[in-house]
Amino acid sequence: MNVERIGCIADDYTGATDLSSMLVRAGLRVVQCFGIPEDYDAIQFADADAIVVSLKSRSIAAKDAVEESLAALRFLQSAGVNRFFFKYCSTFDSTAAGNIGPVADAIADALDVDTLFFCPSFPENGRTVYCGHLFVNGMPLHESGMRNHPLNPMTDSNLVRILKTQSQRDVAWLASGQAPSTPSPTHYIVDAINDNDLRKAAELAKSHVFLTGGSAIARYWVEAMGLGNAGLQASRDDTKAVDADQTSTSPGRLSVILAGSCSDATRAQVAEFERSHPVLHLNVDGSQTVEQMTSEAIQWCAQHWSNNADTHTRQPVLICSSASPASVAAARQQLGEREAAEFTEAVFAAIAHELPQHGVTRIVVAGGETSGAVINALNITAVRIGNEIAPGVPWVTTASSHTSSTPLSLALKSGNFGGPRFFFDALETQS
Ligand SMILES: Nc1ncnc2c1ncn2[C@@H]1O[C@H](COP(=O)(O)OP(=O)(O)OP(=O)(O)O)[C@@H](O)[C@H]1O
Ligand SMILES: O=C(O)[C@@H](O)C(=O)CO
Repeated sequence: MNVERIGCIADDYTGATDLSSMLVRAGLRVVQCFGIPEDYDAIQFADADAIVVSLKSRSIAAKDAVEESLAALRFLQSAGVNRFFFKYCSTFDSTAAGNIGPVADAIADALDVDTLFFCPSFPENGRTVYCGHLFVNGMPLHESGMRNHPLNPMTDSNLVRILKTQSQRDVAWLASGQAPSTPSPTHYIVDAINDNDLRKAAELAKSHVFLTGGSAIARYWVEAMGLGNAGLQASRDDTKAVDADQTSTSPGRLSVILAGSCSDATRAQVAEFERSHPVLHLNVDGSQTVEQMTSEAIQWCAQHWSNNADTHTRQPVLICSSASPASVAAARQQLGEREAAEFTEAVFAAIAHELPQHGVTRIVVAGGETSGAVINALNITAVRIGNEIAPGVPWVTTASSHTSSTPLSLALKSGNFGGPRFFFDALETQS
């Protein structure tokens, strides 16, 4: 097959930047869009080897997730894509009704694909799959912090069992390096406990038109097709231009961190940052409206910056709603499950909307849903991928926005990614 372009559909925004950074690592030029691009001409797709469409479809109704994903597929087909990747979380985040199974079924049907691999494993970030069971840093998924997730708690580690409840197709387990043998159409949960297993899975899938998984397999799939560094660099002499395209420099810009993730990793990162920097904790307890909470947060930022007229040397601050499982449970009980999340996302959206007017040009966001709310509030429609801060978390810079022509840099961090000093690492990395 003549491979011209890889097209990816990601079910959340941080997952999409994670995927984009892995494709950049493989040597591809990547354009990442938020939502399905309406104005094709405004976004510089022409030189892209891969287009990543970021959806916010992980926790919505399965029917809507399928509809949006199929619309993204049609867009990618119209953009000349002939290999497709569906990116979901390396912890297989799902609601009771999906959405991994229904979306994968629908795309496989549309592309007339029988054999489909599911490969969430991301060993570099501690997520491995063995005998069809998912482990997070060696701990079964259902015993990890994911059991307390505010939107999609993961209470089963057996991915074959989970996918069977979501999909219309047969689901089987594939040991590392084993070729599929069951009659099609079948979905295979593919074991991978290290990067070598991922390479073997990618080799088996290199002729597949459609693959699903976390970001790590995507990189090896691209390489197995001969499109990675080895293939592309051999056939191009413009790789230096690719690198220059993908990064821009930006020391000393005013930065704000917004953390809506309640994951163990993010809470530890907030605690570490709070040892030396100002942190505002938002209380999701129904005592304030979105407008009141937003206005107080912006005033709090302004107070911290009021003594310093030079935006370049103003201190970065952090605003978070990150809370313990008990506090999150109390908020959900008090406001309603969806309502608590929607309220918190609305506050982060409103705060983010205000920040550029205060000279902020770098925003670090922790949490996929939170990132979705922030990107949408800023009307950002496409980004270019910059330097990687931690595995799966790059800086990205606006390539297209409905409202602003001033480039804004963002780091969209998946809840559980990054070490305890991630926020410092982000601030110290050129965006
Ligand atoms: N204190 C809180 N009480 C209730 N809900 C909260 C609270 N803080 C955040 N939330 C909500 O919890 C959800 C957290 O999801 P989000 O995707 O942002 O983080 P995450 O799941 O840890 O990250 P990722 O999806 O990247 O793994 C959001 O909808 C957010 O609004
Ligand atoms: O795969 C992952 O873990 C992340 O990219 C993600 O999707 C978290 O939301």
